[in-house]
Amino acid sequence: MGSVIFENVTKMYGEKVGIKDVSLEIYEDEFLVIVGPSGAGKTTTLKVIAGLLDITEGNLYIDGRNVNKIPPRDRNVAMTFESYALYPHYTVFENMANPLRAPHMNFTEKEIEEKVERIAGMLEIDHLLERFPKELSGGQKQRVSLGRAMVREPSVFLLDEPLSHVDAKVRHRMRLELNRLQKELNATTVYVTHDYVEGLSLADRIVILNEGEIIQVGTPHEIYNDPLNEFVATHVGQPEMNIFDALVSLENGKIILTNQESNKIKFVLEGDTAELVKNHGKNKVRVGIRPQDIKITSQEKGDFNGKVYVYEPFVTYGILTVNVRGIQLQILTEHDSQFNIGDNIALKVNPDDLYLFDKESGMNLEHL
Ligand SMILES: Nc1ncnc2c1ncn2[C@@H]1O[C@H](COP(=O)(O)OP(=O)(O)OP(=O)(O)O)[C@@H](O)[C@H]1O
Repeated sequence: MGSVIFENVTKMYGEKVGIKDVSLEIYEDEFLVIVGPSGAGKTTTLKVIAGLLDITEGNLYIDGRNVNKIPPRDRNVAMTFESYALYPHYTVFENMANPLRAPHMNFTEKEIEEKVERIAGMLEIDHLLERFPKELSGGQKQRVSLGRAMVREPSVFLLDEPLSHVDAKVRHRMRLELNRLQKELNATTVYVTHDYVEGLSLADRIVILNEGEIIQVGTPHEIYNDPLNEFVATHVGQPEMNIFDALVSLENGKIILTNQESNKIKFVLEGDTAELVKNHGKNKVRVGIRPQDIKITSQEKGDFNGKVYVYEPFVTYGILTVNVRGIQLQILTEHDSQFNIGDNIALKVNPDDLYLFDKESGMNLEHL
């Protein structure tokens, strides 16, 4: 249970677009993650499914039934909010038990107790059941809010930034739990986050949303390896993909890309990549390189040189920023690397690892 279909759904707030002409099928039992910048329409999408907002145009189906006019309580959908929405005068136990006490639920007191305790145990809030919301930290409140949605065992589970107030350690743990729980409860889950890493680790599929419109839908693998355009490419990946302008030319019958500002960065293209640029037929493209695809090498083997601008060592990896004349590139390094500001280093990139975008539209050349 729990398929959701958006058919050309638009939600306007007066003149302002919430979401625009969204068509999307969310499959039964799927873990779908919606990623996008602030104001993209993520919360609006969830509220539309929950029935908390009427849609302006289009149709919405849950389990094959048109729910345009069905009130929230009859949709078997549960939603948690970033702002928790807990009852301040109820204990944690009562907050979690509350949805199970709705008249149509018919649970005995013992069943309610068992359900609340089981979920509270999973979320590690079982020691807080007698406390009131004001006696909880932000992260604890968030877990209570999550628990309250879980106890109902809805067929669609809507989570709006559910881990935003939880510290890094608990966050990882809860991510694992959520993943396992979702499989256990067999509930379709729609999960909203700013944090694409969270998205990649949880999602069966990811939806990239911007300005109310769906930009791309795909598995984490598809979104990462085959981004539709520059927007998706730069929003998925940590550190962000390096992107710069390049000129296309022919040299001894080979297609060459050179960076505009400095002709230092130069790639000789072969095979499919060369074919792609040739068919595109323009003399300028945007070149994208993932930070892990730039290799530091010896002077003899390097394609071009860069000057160390700054090096950020993290415990398990490092991020090196280098200047290559006019442009700055970020490079992912081993955790035990050492660099000094101003060092001159040789860099190498396999041209097959390049992402190529149309300069005007930002579209990935593979999708033109
Ligand atoms: N009640 C409202 N009245 C008017 N405009 C609204 C209302 N709620 C949302 N909007 C607008 O609709 C658009 C989408 O908002 P939404 O809250 O869905 O975005 P979001 O992706 O969830 O953002 P965030 O990550 O900041 O929560 C934004 O431009 C927002 O300003």
